[in-house]
Amino acid sequence: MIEVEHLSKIYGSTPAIQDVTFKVEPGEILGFLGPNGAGKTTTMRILAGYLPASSGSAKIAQYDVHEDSMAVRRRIGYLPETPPLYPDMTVEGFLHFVARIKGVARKVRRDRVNSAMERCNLTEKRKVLIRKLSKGYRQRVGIAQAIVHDPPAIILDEPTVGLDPRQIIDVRNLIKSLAGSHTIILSTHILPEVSMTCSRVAIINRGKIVATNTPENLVAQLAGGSGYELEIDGDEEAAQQMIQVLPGIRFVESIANKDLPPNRSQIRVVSEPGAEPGRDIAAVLIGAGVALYEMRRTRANLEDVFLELTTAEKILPIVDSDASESSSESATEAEETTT
Ligand SMILES: Nc1ncnc2c1ncn2[C@@H]1O[C@H](COP(=O)(O)OP(=O)(O)OP(=O)(O)O)[C@@H](O)[C@H]1O
Repeated sequence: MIEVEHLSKIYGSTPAIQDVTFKVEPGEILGFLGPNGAGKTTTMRILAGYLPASSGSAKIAQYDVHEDSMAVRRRIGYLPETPPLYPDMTVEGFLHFVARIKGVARKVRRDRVNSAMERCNLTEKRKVLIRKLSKGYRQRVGIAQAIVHDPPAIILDEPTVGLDPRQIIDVRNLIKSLAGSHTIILSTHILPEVSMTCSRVAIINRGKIVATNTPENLVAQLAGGSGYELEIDGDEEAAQQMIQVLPGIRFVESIANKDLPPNRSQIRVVSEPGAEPGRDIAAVLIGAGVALYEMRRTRANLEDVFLELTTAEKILPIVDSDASESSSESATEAEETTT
């Protein structure tokens, strides 16, 4: 439904995104996750047809966002970071206006507006002026304007920024309810947003896609923090050496903890993905007469993966078949549209 290939954008001499490649399958919610300045808004604006790419291509429902921009605009709903609302219109009046400019036929317009208001829980606010709405309700109006023409694809740029915790839950539930019947790409810098809302995640860092997969697979593939934490009484260096040579061990390190009693030490053991060296670790230590006071399993989570990928300089080889593998030098300068 959404296909992005080798997309790059250079502002003057600053590359904002480089060789970005990913796909979003029909009915899926893809989380486009990255720290501030990673290139999320730039990518969303190119997909929505508001900004030309310097090179590469993006297609929505097989229409090229640059060459067939009118066909694309009929097929997407776009919620920018700041929704374009008219404060002096009522909710209903505004949605009618948007439906008209998006080409919804007159005879179905009322139904489409009613349905968008229902989906976004706005029916009771239909006669309220937009300027009198809370931020959470305004965000719902922003989403309603993105879906009023029933587009197959929806692009949401940081849809929960600035909302209170209750409003965040409501907006996330609304987004989840749109999946299946719509294909959604949601940009965010908030990790829980991805775990709670999205079926797949593309992580972008410094303009490059560094991983694409389901949140679970990303954790399983990278699993940077999976392993064990041990507390022992005995020769720590010897213990580390014994553990290091066991099969399935990635690395062993000391954990600094000044609150431990004398002679005690803590050790972190990070295992290879899929390895289960726990039994061997316990056996080798106890066999050598080391007192094992504690042995705790640790598991990586999406936060570990995100931190590892967005603080590492290199792209880790964990992208799935949808994602980019290398960067391109092919970007050329292009000016921003004024739409
Ligand atoms: N109009 C512009 N002119 C020059 N540089 C820009 C422009 N817009 C964005 N950039 C730069 O491009 C890079 C990517 O910006 P972008 O807004 O796409 O990131 P983002 O991931 O959406 O960040 P945030 O989460 O902070 O909104 C940043 O380095 C930014 O400073």
